[in-house]
Amino acid sequence: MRVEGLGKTFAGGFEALKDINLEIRRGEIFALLGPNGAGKTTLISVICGLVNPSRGRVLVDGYDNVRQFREARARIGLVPQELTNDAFIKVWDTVSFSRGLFGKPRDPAHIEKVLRSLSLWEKRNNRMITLSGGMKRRVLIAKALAHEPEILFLDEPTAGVDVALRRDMWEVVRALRDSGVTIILTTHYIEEAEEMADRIGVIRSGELVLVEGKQALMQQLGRKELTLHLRDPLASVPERLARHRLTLAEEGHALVYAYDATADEDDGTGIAGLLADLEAADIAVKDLYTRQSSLEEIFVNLVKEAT
Ligand SMILES: Nc1ncnc2c1ncn2[C@@H]1O[C@H](COP(=O)(O)OP(=O)(O)OP(=O)(O)O)[C@@H](O)[C@H]1O
Repeated sequence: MRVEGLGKTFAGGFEALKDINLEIRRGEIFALLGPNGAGKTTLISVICGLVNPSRGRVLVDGYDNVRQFREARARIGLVPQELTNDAFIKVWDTVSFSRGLFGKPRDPAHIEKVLRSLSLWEKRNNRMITLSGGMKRRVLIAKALAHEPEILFLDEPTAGVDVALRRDMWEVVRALRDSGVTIILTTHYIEEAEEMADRIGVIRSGELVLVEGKQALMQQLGRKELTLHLRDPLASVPERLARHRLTLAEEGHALVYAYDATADEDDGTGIAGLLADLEAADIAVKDLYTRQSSLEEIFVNLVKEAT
């Protein structure tokens, strides 16, 4: 799917999307992150054909989503942010009806497969009102999958969902990806993006400020830090250790070493070199631990930088 030069100015002049360019690869999980009001839902709505773009275009599998909207929409499933279900309709009927909306012929075998994959089969004859919140959310996913889309949008799929159910949802989404569906999700939970996504896009005030592979992002921006707790406190960093980027912490009781886990250590400034130099300097280490920046820290820094 390609988004080219997409812009949206709402009536009243508010510019919610500014020149968005994005390519989503077949079969990936792409997470769109951004603070409240950044434009995530607007972007999804434009791609899905619910909001008209002011500028630019969207190609879904090569089909323009305005000029060839039937072809484009048939390839897309959308799980909206809000629970939108008719309380008295049965699960089976609501999911089957969705398929009909896309002009697809009845296919009970497909509906059964979808309901089973979401653990809703036992509930197929239940009215929506009798389901728990988590089950209702899964019905929304089933509805979005009823017409066999190739691309599934999940707008904050786990908002307000408890931890156990969130993990279940992640399993469901991964299984969908493994079955060949391309997934685009928006989330406020960095943990969710860190856990699920192959690539991450960060949107802020209508601009896509970054698109990057998750691993690459964490490697580029994720610094590692090694903290060494010393047996005897130091007054300053000894001369022999000057070539390592060390800072003294905890009133001389700890040395903190910031490093890039992926960097070349051939010049002896890596961890192995540091430990050898510590021994040579006769500095006894009581304990040590490492920590790596999480995606959350990276994200917070990014949003700050862009301010
Ligand atoms: N129909 C509309 N008319 C005018 N402004 C709108 C309309 N819909 C959305 N906006 C504005 O566009 C901006 C982006 O909204 P959007 O819902 O896309 O944000 P979001 O990133 O999805 O936020 P959240 O994380 O809170 O769901 C907001 O400032 C919002 O007020």
